[in-house]
Amino acid sequence: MTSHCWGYGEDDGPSSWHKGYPIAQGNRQSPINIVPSETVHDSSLSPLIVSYEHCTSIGISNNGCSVAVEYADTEQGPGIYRGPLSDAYRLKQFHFHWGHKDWHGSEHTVDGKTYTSELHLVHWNASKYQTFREAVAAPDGLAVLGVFLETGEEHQSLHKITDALSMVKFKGSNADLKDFNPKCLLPKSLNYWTYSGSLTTPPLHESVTWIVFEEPIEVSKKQMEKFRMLLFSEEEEDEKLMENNFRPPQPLKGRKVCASYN
Ligand SMILES: CCCCCCc1ccc(S(N)(=O)=O)cc1
Ligand SMILES: [Zn+2]
Repeated sequence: MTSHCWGYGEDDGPSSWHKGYPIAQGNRQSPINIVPSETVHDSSLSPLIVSYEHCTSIGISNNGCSVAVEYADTEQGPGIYRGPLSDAYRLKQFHFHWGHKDWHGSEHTVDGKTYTSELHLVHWNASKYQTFREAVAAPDGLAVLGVFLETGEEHQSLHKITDALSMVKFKGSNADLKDFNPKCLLPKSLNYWTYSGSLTTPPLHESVTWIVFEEPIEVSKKQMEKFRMLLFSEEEEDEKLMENNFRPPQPLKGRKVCASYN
């Protein structure tokens, strides 16, 4: 997610991305507004299996559009399978999108409701492709888990991430973050909605099987405030607060959204 000439501001934001990335107006763009009453319950959808035991997190970095925790691409790497997936997908990184106030910041919405933030756990199809870069442009290349964050009680495990944010304040900065198992960031219930979509930032490749959990996790206002002290800008540049780094919902274009539960 290196930001070349796109961003979230007035003139380089989501409404202008189509100029550099025409696929922005494609037929399977993300995020979308999820309307539960219009989802199809697909009884063939098995529960998603999440196995993050062997988690070698490499570090945490500010890439100028979000803050991401990267994972090593090792063979026995952590991953997900079953659910809507026909192959095993390996965890590459996770990152967040958030607003400048608690009432908005998520990318997907549910019946028009926005959440304070949205966590994306990005996986690539290691059964079919050799590398993440090869998978990122393939129609079945990626699977991203979406977790809504809403403000409430402090999250007991998120502090390992928020405590590290002060070390990655500037674009291009990174810090160590060892053995972080992101399973602790998933909600209790793994009920999910799933649909075919895209990356929500340029290059907007239509390569993502989205799996969005219905149940949000709770984080405190103080924990959210730590995300809002991050910067889009580099150390020597004028300070630009990293906030509102979310793309609004895109046209469904006739796609079906399946629910894993009744
Ligand atoms: C050619 C390299 C492309 C790297 C694309 C990295 C990326 C991963 C996930 C998401 S998101 N927000 O849909 O989860 C956006 C971008
Ligand atoms: Zn994302």
